[in-house]
Amino acid sequence: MLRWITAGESHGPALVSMLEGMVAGVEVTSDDISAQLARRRLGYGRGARMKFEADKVTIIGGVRHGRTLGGPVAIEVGNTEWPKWETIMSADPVDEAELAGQARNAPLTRPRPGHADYSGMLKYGFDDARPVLERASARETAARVAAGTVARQFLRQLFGVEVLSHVISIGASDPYVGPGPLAGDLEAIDASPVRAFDEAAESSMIAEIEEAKKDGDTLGGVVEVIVHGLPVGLGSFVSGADRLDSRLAAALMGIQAIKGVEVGDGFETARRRGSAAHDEMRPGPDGVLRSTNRAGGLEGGMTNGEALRVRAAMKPISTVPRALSTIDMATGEEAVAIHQRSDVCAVPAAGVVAEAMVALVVAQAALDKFGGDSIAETRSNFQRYVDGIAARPPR
Ligand SMILES: Cc1cc2nc3c(=O)[nH]c(=O)nc-3n(C[C@H](O)[C@H](O)[C@H](O)COP(=O)(O)O)c2cc1C
Ligand SMILES: C=C(O[C@@H]1CC(C(=O)O)=C[C@@H](OP(=O)(O)O)[C@H]1O)C(=O)O
Repeated sequence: MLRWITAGESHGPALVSMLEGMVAGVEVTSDDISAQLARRRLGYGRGARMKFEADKVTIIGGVRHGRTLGGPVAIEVGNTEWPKWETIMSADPVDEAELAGQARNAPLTRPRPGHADYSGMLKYGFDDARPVLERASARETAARVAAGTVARQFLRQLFGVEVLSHVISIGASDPYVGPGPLAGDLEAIDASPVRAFDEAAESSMIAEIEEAKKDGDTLGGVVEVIVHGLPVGLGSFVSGADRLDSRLAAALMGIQAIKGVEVGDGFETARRRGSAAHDEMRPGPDGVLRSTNRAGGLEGGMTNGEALRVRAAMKPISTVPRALSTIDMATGEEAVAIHQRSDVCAVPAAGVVAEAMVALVVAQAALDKFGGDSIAETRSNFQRYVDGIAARPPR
């Protein structure tokens, strides 16, 4: 089974991701990974760190001459901030006197409501939020995007599909309504400072960010991930853990700050009658035709041949410049929460991270279904399945 794991801290020397179970022969290069990482850094409303830090990619194992070898793929994403943190984040013991001289190392004892600080300090027995926030930080999503690039290359080369996303809304902006983007629209979406598909939605989002920034506040929002062209039958109804919708929900909820996931029309579907909630079918020249896709391409935990469409809701950034009330964990007194620097809004970046998670989960489901040790073998298994389906009605 395709599995992934990441390691590393926000201000450590590097993040590392490991992807195990990927077939041999998938074309992927450091430049492909860097290009995806660059997309994750885009977005109006991100903090200062995005401007001066670069993502330095090194493929450590599992790839040779631009193709996967079938073994675990290990990717390092260097933190170029590291020189400033070398002592504070040193893995090996450091001289206490040297540490005491570092202003940055002052213990963080005022947990930010909404971040991992408070529960993490109690759970892991720290007097300082530093060791918690270092790993809780969404810097880690760079490693996910790196692993996700291999999955997305695999899906491109197996099915010819593109995993794309766009931002539906930021804060209380007017949400995008209309037909979802196609694969060819991804470049235009990336060119939008908020990764919006529509100019009206874009200006409403930018206005929201401007207002929040002025007020010393932060924002969340909603992103949508779409994959056109997937075959019928990825995932399964046979058990909860095999359902593709449950795997997608878990993967998306696993992204920092994601608090809700919708499949297709999601919560809106719950308000409709059955006659207006489902996607009726009729025979067409190339198989089944449907005029709606309210289900988001998933029925019974399986892809149904329509576009896969999932949404994720991100809560506002919890490092709020305008002071939030908290408790000083060193004294038990009332205090204001830690704030040094932060993103005002990271929803556009969260969309790119959501694409990576969807790519990983869909690649996992594709490998569960079609197996193989090389992409050529997976492709021929897939082709046999497609031929079998094509022989069935409606024809
Ligand atoms: C791409 C991205 C960037 C983020 N940037 C920040 C940030 O600059 N400051 C912050 O406090 N939280 C940021 N977050 C959110 C925190 O990582 C998140 O709120 C924290 O882990 C607690 O969220 P949880 O309750 O979902 O775990 C970001 C999240 C994402 C996905
Ligand atoms: C570094 C990234 O995101 C970081 C995510 C993050 C958080 O708390 O999640 C807090 C900020 O880090 P810092 O507190 O060091 O400024 C963001 O910049 C990144 O996405 O590459």
